[in-house]
Amino acid sequence: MHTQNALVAQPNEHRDQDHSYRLIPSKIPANAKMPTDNGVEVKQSQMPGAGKGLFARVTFSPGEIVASVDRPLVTELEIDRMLDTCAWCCQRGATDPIERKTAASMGLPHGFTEVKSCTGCHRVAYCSRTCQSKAWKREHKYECKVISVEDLPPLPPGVRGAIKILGRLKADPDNEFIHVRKIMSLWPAGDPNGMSEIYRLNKKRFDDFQSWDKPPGSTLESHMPMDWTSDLSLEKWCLMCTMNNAIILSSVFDGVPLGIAFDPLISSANHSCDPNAVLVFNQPRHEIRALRKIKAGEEILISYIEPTNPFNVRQMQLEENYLFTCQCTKCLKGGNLETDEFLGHPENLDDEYRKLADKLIARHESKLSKFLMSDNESEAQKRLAAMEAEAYDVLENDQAGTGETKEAIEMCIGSKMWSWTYHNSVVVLPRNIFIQGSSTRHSGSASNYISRYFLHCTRKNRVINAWAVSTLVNVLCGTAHKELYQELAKGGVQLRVLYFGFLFYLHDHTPRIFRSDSPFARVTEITYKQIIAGVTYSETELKEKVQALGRHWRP
Ligand SMILES: C[S@@+](CC[C@H](N)C(=O)[O-])C[C@H]1O[C@@H](n2cnc3c(N)ncnc32)[C@H](O)[C@@H]1O
Repeated sequence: MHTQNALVAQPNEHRDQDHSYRLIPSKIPANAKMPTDNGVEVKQSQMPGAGKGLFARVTFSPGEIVASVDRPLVTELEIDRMLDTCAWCCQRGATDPIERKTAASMGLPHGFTEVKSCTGCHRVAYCSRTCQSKAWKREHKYECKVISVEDLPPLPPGVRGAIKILGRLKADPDNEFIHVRKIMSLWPAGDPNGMSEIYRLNKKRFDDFQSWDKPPGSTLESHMPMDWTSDLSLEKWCLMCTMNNAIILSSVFDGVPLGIAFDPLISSANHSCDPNAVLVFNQPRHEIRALRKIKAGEEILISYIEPTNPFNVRQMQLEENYLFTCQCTKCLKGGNLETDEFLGHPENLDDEYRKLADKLIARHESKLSKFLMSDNESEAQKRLAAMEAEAYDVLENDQAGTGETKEAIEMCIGSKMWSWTYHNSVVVLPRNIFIQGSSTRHSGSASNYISRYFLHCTRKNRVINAWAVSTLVNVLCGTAHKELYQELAKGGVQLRVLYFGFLFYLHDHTPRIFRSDSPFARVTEITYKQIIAGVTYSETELKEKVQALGRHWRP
């Protein structure tokens, strides 16, 4: 047992110690053999303190596949997803009848998918026999008994991932052991002191680590596929990798968080808030695609988060979810007005919003520092930080009602501190209103929002966002939203034409980012064909209408 405690040091024990521990970055040994793919290699990153990174060995054009894996070393579902999502292909089957019906009416897979739980452990589920059998052969046989133990609470995805890797390595059917050992030299296991750092940055992650360390008498230990004491460093390494280096996965159709993936090659790609590549999740294939031209020798940088969020929100999300302070070129410039285009000048707040902001400073006192660039910010800057804290509070609150959401939008836009064109809180908040049922009071803002969003999507190569908004626009074209539809038409936004704009955009651009046989590309293509077959206008006529609508918005 004592060896386990070395891994899960109590937070207070290390508070005053020097945290020389870095969660990831390490110097690459000169003779190390890197995971390679034809066009990329793993090398030391030029980003300060970022450790190793993925580099192009050849030049890539926009849209080209830079690196891919058919399946990451581990893919693990969130605890909440274990019984409604296939553990192999990660396709969710909606369980809420209304969501199911709506999704089915849009041809989305979560409206049709049925998953059945494994009869051995009843802890994971599959959407088909094919998925189940592939999963069993590759990995589930190593974890089924371990996780089925009665009274054992569901284990966090990182811990389940580590159990699977260890099981596979012990049996080693694919001669993975030597390969993984080599990779291990590149992925430091971390120092136990680092647990206090994890505790500081993400309490939940710390608790998740603890679930590996079951109290004496727990049956978990006896079912572990590998002896704790004989190979502690391997266990530590597996756990650190799956907990701290995994990529967070969410559904491409609706953004629902699904789980995590860890893979030595894909997980070597560092983050940038100004990425040159994107990680595409094609259930379960993972591909890194170039977003712009990448020259041979350039570092391949993907974004782990939404890169158009404001500086401090990006920093906060990266610290909390990925436990590092971003050193990318965009963040190194800081959160000034140039890079945070959506902020107006803090001194220009008018009286009404200054009063409101002063109240919000008191309400968000404990969170304010997260939204400030430094400790000695001016009062004016504090007001903006408080307003930002309020907007993100409403955005992240599942219980927030329409009234609250509208007030937050009014504050953002009315104060002239945010613009409609960025994918930050302001853009997402109105979407929530539409989803909540909508009203016509904000139709002016709504038309502004949808049309600008369309331009934003089409200019910024945002296929997934375009898909999300197109499904929303489709819903708004239905009879339940007649009033809003008519109101928008008065303001010059014909939603149905706009919907065609999205469809054409998706039809043209999806194959550049997704493989044509991927679930996402299949759904967008089927939707396109069905809709086009059902209209009396020719494609050329429809495209002219879309263009005319577009001309109306252009500045
Ligand atoms: C998925 S791993 C990427 C590979 C990693 N650089 C390594 O050496 O193993 C993510 C980790 O890389 C580092 N990292 C990635 N992007 C970074 C950035 N923009 N700034 C600072 N550190 C970064 C952080 O330590 C982060 O936890």
